[in-house]
Amino acid sequence: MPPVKPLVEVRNLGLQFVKRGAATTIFEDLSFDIREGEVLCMVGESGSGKSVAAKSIMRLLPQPPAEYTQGRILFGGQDLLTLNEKQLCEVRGKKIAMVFQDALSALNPVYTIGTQMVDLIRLHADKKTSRKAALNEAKALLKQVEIRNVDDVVKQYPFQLSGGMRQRVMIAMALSSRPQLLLADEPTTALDVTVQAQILRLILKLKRQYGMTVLFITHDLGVVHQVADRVIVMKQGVLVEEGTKSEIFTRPSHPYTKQLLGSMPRIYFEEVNP
Ligand SMILES: Nc1ncnc2c1ncn2[C@@H]1O[C@H](COP(=O)(O)OP(=O)(O)OP(=O)(O)O)[C@@H](O)[C@H]1O
Repeated sequence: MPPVKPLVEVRNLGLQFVKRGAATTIFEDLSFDIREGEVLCMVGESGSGKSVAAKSIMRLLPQPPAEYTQGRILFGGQDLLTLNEKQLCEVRGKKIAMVFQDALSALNPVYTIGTQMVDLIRLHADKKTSRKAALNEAKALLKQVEIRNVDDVVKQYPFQLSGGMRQRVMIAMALSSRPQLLLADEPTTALDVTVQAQILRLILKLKRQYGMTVLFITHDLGVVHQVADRVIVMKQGVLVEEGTKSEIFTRPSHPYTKQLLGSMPRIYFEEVNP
């Protein structure tokens, strides 16, 4: 097989947060690739820097307090760290989209789902789409994320929807720009197990349909097992191990990865290594 091209190359990234003159280092020298078409899972304990890594790719961290001390984040060969706000607007939310754990706070509470989606779709189209056409597109996107009663949902406010439905809406909104890269930061953590499984299946289906690349952040190795092609393991801002899913699950080399795997139910090992 020919080598797969990286879509994102994080190279020697250094990041600190500076508050009242005191600097806290998050990454000293972080490097990893996200290869085109893969689901890369980033795992690690709370505070290991997973969300901050994704937000760096999306350039969502306000500077200050965030300060990049070294390195590059190449996306399709372009260094995201050097882009100005106008250039970033062409990438953020368009070529790269993100879904978060907490869909309720990501959605605007005072507008209906339909209004929010129409505004977003028109924004992507530089207002060249009419509201009516955008509403039709919103409904089509909601159907893509397997919402059945789309005519009702577009009239509802975020608080009227279940957690799983809100997450589907957020995924639909993320898809509205046909992104090349989806950053999914613990998107199923707040959901119960059945809904979690449905959302994971949905993300994998959409990834195939849209030909997307996915960075999937989770602390749950059960989720990794279900979605990952490759895995990177983070500990205190350091990438301690990376490999294919089967390498990580069957031949972990770092003690921290072994410790994470040790806390998992046996069923996953038996499935990978019957
Ligand atoms: N805006 C910020 N200002 C200062 N420190 C921050 C900021 N955002 C994150 N941090 C710090 O960066 C470190 C990494 O946080 P991050 O949210 O990336 O961890 P995580 O691995 O995603 O954990 P979790 O699973 O709990 O979300 C933490 O020590 C956190 O306190």
